[in-house]
Amino acid sequence: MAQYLAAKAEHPDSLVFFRMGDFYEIFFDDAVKASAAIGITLTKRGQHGGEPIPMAGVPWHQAENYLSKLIRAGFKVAVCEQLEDPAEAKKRGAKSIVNRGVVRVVTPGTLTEEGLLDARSANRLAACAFDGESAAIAWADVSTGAFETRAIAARDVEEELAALSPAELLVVEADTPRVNEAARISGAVVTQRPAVKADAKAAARRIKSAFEVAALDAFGEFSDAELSAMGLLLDYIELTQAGAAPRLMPPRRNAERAFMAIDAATRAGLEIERSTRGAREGSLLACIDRTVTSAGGRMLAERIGRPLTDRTAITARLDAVQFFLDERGKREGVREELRVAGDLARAVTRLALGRGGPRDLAQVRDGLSAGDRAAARCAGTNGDTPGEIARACEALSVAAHPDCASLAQTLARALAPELPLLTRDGGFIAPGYDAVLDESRALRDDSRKVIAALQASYAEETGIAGLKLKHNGVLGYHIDATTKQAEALMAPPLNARFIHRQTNAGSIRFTTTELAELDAKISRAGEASLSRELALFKDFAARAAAQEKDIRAAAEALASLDVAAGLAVWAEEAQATRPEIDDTTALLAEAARHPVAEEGVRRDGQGFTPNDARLDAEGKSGPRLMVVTGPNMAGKSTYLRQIALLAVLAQAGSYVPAKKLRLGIVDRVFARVGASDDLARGRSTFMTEMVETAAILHQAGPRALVVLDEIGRGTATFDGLAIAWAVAEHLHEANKCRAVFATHYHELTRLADKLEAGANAHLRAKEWKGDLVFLHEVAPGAADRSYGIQVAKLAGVPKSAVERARAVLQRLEANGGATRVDIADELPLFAQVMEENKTSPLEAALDAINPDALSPKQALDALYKLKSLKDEN
Ligand SMILES: Nc1ncnc2c1ncn2[C@@H]1O[C@H](COP(=O)(O)OP(=O)(O)OP(=O)(O)O)[C@@H](O)[C@H]1O
Repeated sequence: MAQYLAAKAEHPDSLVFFRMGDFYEIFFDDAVKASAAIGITLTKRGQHGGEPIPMAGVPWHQAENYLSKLIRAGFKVAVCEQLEDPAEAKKRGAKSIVNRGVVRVVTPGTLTEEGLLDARSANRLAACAFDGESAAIAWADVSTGAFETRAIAARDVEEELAALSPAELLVVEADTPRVNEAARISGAVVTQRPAVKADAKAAARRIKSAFEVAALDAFGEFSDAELSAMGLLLDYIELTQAGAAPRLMPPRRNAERAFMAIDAATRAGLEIERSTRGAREGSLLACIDRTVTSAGGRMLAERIGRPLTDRTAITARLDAVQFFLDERGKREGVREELRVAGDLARAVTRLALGRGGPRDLAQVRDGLSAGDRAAARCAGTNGDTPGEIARACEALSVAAHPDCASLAQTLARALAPELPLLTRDGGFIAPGYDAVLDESRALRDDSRKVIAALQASYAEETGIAGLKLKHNGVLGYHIDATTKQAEALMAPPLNARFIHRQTNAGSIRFTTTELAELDAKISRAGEASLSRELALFKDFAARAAAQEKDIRAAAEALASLDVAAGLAVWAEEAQATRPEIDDTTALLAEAARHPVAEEGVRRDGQGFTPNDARLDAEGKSGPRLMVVTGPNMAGKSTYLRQIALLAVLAQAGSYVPAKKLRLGIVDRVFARVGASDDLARGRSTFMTEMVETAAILHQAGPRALVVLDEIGRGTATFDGLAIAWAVAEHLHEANKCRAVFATHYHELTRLADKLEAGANAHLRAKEWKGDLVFLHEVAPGAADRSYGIQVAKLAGVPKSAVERARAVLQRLEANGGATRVDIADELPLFAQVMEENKTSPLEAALDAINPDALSPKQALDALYKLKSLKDEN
């Protein structure tokens, strides 16, 4: 208990998993919490301070499963291991206790195990530090070694965290209120750290020692906030990994303006990485993802989530996609190799941390060799190979990395075809690789043959034909006799040779001197081969760790080939085209589509109508502000989202679903599409909308792209119209950015006509036989009317209410909407409308008849019924 309490005192915020033999035991409050959270049985054991100690336990070999549940339930777990063999402890005295210590704290942001991670998402640990109005965010993915930092303005922290969606966020106690909201939105667990851990000077020393450099200049010039954030991060990783910290890649420093800014509401509204329902399915990412490796999936998510703003970098990505579109054979070849490549980056991390298993070695072998073959498949192009492909091939070609090559070759010879999950099970080294191992295995196997022969000879000797030799963990090899057979063995003369060991219900076990000796020999040989295998494993893991840098570079190269090839596959399927990126402020799209909505519409067996869009902040090649009107359900929201998604896709380095797109770089995209109550924050829909509108009007510069759907709808009509009017004017006159504004206020169409760079567009619909037909087609000019009532009718609003609405509308229109109070008096009573519109039984019966579906007999019956109803009237 003293040992346990010491471990708990060191890690008061974590549940302590206390290793005792084959179990991890959890005590006191921890046990109560864990049992409530994941349903493990709560028991009691011994006493502490006169009270029974609550306890729960999990078998160690199933620990990963329980860990994953606890982490998901928001806990951190400190794993306290036995640090020596119990036999070692005994040497210090019969009563001495095995040494134990916390070897690791498992937290949401520091996971490395395959079973705890989502293969297709990054698992980021972020740290945030503030320095007045400036801030910095550093993040690492411990599972892959990625490490980045970025200096930003304090007010952009929420946006940056939304882009990163870290699993865990570190912050000093005093700054917690500044990030709580952002953490809630991005779903990160906040971990408070003491302020000393964020000291910039100490942080600089820590970074230098972690990367073994004398000065930080090589990595860039860091602000104090950046140093603090990186310091918090490195310190925490060291703490949680109990000294066995993984080697991260040197910090990659991202310039403030490297990425297109996309705030959390825009991400949600555009459904970039997750659909409104919160799942990956139904998002833009899921729609275009054709990657075949987990690392490729992670890189694509990263690119789509953080589109670039640098034209050269975007062009480089597009060149790579184009390469795989032009070179279809190479693309399919590369993808074939990638399919067997495994997850190199995560495997090498586990190996370097001493948490790897035989299958991680296999992933290194497969990744390196698949990479080499993939690089070979790219070779021999007629034209120039794009830079991104060439660099990837260089990182993958084993000829350029002899140490990796020899590691891969060695592993190819050394590993057995079928691999166990854990090293301790042995049997992962192939026969013929190591002479020493082969020898002890032969000894073990030969002895097993002798045992098989013994069974036959004992059967003959005793005259008991069915006598069996068996093996178990406690007795080793033994003779397993039935009660009847045992009688013979225990009677003279056989009892002189057969020694009784154990009696169970239905079976009695014996041994002989000869058998015991053989058993000991086999078990010695087994131990010898296992320890030889473990030594070989350690050696391989060390070799992999020594090549960590090259292996990580290869992993990244594999992922980038996968992303480029995957995007090419999608571009072909979706008939996407290469966007032209330039330095103008235009967005000129021809026949563009919304990739996700199109999929949905197609599934329903319909066609998706492509639409053009022309915008230009300078008002030269298109309007700066476009006001879009049209009936509900006509496709306004889809059109707005589609325009924003074109920019996201293009700047992420992907082709776009359009016949043509010319895009001047967008530095920020704002989308307010689809209502979102923010009840958790205690704000009403309208308040949320206004807060967000305020942010847009403050932040949108000339390179921004703003799409707003029905701003101002959540309040009184005239207030709403007034706000919408003012916002539209502000965007046009003050922000001067590309903007699309969908509205039901027809008054705004007049504003658009008046503004110097404003224009109207509408979604076409037409009435056909009294019903409304949506054409989903965008045409210039304002919609002639709103058709709200027709849509209500389509939606099945009762006929009486629809008729009433028509009447109210007529009066309103006649009065110019000004004397709304009076019309309440002028209109006939609703009861009267109900009466007028009541359907007679005869009409109802008529409505129910579908002539095409009637047999002659049914038709005749129907006629009689109608006649009788008429007579009743
Ligand atoms: N270009 C298109 N081609 C085919 N179907 C489309 C197109 N655009 C939208 N749709 C379909 O029309 C439906 C309505 O679209 P959307 O939600 O964009 O309408 P809306 O005008 O914004 O409606 P509201 O004003 O009620 O919000 C959706 O189900 C969508 O799939």
